[in-house]
Amino acid sequence: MKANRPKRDVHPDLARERLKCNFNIEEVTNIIDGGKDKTLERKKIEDIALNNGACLDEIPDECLSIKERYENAIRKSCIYSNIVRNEMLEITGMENFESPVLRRTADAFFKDISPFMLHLGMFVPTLIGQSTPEQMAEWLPKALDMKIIGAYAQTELGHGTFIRGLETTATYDPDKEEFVLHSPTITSYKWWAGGLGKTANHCVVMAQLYTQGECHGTHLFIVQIRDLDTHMPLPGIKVGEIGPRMGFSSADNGFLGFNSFRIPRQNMLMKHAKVEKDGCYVKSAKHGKLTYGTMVFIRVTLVSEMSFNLSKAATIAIRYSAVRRQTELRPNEPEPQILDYPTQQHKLFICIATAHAFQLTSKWLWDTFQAVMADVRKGNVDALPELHALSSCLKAVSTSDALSHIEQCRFACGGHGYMLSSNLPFIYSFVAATRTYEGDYTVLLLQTARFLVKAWEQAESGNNVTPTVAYLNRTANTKRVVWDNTHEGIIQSFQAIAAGKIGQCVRSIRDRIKSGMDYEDAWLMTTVQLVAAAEAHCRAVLVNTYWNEMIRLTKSSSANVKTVMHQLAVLYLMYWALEKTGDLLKYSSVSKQDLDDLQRRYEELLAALRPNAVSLVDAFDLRDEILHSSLGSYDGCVYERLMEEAQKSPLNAEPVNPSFHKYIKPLMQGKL
Ligand SMILES: CCCCC/C=C/C(=O)SCCNC(=O)CCNC(=O)[C@H](O)C(C)(C)COP(=O)(O)OP(=O)(O)OC[C@H]1O[C@@H](n2cnc3c(N)ncnc32)[C@H](O)[C@@H]1OP(=O)(O)O
Ligand SMILES: Cc1cc2nc3c(=O)[nH]c(=O)nc-3n(C[C@H](O)[C@H](O)[C@H](O)COP(=O)(O)OP(=O)(O)OC[C@H]3O[C@@H](n4cnc5c(N)ncnc54)[C@H](O)[C@@H]3O)c2cc1C
Repeated sequence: MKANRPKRDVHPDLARERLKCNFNIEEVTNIIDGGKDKTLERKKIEDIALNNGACLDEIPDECLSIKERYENAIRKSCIYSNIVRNEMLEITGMENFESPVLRRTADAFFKDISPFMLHLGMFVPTLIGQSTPEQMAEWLPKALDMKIIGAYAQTELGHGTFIRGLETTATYDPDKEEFVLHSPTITSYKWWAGGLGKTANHCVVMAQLYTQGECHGTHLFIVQIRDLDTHMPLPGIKVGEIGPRMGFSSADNGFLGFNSFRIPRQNMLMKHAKVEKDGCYVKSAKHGKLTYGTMVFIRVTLVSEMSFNLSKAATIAIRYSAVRRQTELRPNEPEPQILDYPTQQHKLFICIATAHAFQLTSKWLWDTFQAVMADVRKGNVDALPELHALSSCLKAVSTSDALSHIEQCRFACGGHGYMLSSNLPFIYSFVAATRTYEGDYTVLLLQTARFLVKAWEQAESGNNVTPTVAYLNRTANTKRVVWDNTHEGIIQSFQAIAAGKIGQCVRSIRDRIKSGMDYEDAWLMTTVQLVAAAEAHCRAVLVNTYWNEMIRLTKSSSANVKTVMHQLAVLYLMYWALEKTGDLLKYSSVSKQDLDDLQRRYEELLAALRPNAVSLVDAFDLRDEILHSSLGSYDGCVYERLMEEAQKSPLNAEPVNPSFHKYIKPLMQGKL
């Protein structure tokens, strides 16, 4: 269904805002996209998606029943997959099936989540990362061609974080050369996998491998769960949807149980370890955690996903703030645009800067990931611990920061931000899930902390450490860094804070051990500090990477683009310095006067960015079809769109609801 929307003139306030712009918007868009050619490619792909049936639903998704919503999502997923398969992959290249551009176009089809998201998002990457060449040849073409549809079933009712505690078993039977999958307890039921409930006919299952009477820990298996023709669950499979949740409403997250269900031996994904026909277990992996590879991959991609979501929320809130007027400043003066309030600028400009910070950092992280994976393919796993530490903390902090900034965007839109038609609640509930899935915030920061404590000990004893913690070699034995209010000074202060906190953790652990605790208890008692230290390390990485990448990418930019990109990066540094004044006072020589100066400069920077605010979000180049927002459309016709969306409420389909005659009238008449 294609809804015809009237074309409207741009709201005069937004038109005026665009006239104030003093930089070349397209240049900034190119930087965000990763180059002019990438922008052209993105636009081409978006045109294909939007011209081929991406549509606004006549009835908003949220007004449908759970069943209708799922069915509508499947309908659109099939149209979308067909376009991806037949047209988009020709442009990106088959190997780039996970391109963020494809992810971006999906938003034109789905306000919520496609039930196919986990197929391309996790099932296919797991096949690529965990299969032998023979297995890849068998499964991958079918998966890419949608001949089979998969999910990633790792988490169970009883365990998500602690993977080694998973209970599903895969026991090898050498007589039949098969694995027997079994769910021994209710807590061993797979739970949460996206697309598993009703859509997938296959899934990757993580299970404890038993062969020759011995358990070899968790391994991955590819399992057909439904008949390809009738779609009925196969005998021995119990599968269903887990029920309504905060977001992901059309993603049919599922449960799955096995009753002695048999799969061929070849269905164990055997890139890193295998079971021979006779049941002999052979491990080829040089690192014990290579089976966790899909999770590392997704954590890496989530940083750019957070940039995308934040850019959507910022676009909505800033365009709305330019047309919304509220409260006379002085009697008989026109009410100002709410974007003129410095408090509003404080809530919103950091969202633009953070979207840039995450986007630029995500490209750097992606390159790091590719380089480490190339080494791993050659048998060198030395850089894996650093990649794990880096991807863990960046996933944790980017999802957490994006979530709180998106909430600020909603606050910035007052009551209208609470409307589903603003799209802010959808963006928020989607990002809320990212803080938990692929590794909970606290748990991942504690993984980074393990790495940091080891790095600290190395630096303390004078050994060189790996690049992302190289600052420890400079700062591990320094007490307080000298405050300097330049960008270099602020970056060094963040490194000093991180080093100071890691050092404090090490001392706390040692003190606790000295007082009689064993290492595990000393670590446990220190975990509140360890999480804070890992967060501080991540902030040091973020400010440093954002700054360096911004300088590198604007080398050949025009003067005004350089200025505005520079202003955003400085804003990011100052915002976080002011958020962390307690830490600065503890770990640098900053004075009260320095902090007052920093606050004043921050406020001046908000004012300097104000004229370019709307154009900076225009530079994200998010088409209305992707934004899905009554508050954020390019024309700024907010009130007309809110009213238009309200008319679509099923409650407005009839002037009097039958419940009036059934309940209210009898109540009014005392007849109930
Ligand atoms: C399109 C996207 C949609 C996504 C929808 C959502 C999908 C999902 O959520 S799928 C399920 C994702 N689940 C998780 O992310 C679970 C989180 N838990 C874990 O990742 C792990 O269990 C753990 C890291 C928290 C702990 O694992 P465990 O096996 O217990 O390991 P240890 O704590 O004993 O650590 C041993 C050693 O290994 C290092 N390590 C752990 N993971 C990795 C890794 N991926 N790569 C490299 N190294 C890893 C760990 O740091 C330890 O090192 P040492 O300190 O040197 O001993
Ligand atoms: C929308 C959504 C989609 C998902 N999709 C999938 C999917 O497709 N496939 C799949 O397999 N899984 C999926 N998951 C599951 C997800 O990966 C897990 O929920 C996540 O890893 C967290 O694990 P948990 O639920 O066991 O939380 P828990 O580990 O039980 O966490 C509960 C609390 O305990 C704390 N905690 C736990 N362990 C520790 C520790 N060692 N130290 C300190 N604190 C700790 C946590 O910080 C948290 O505050 C999805 C989840 C959601 C919400």
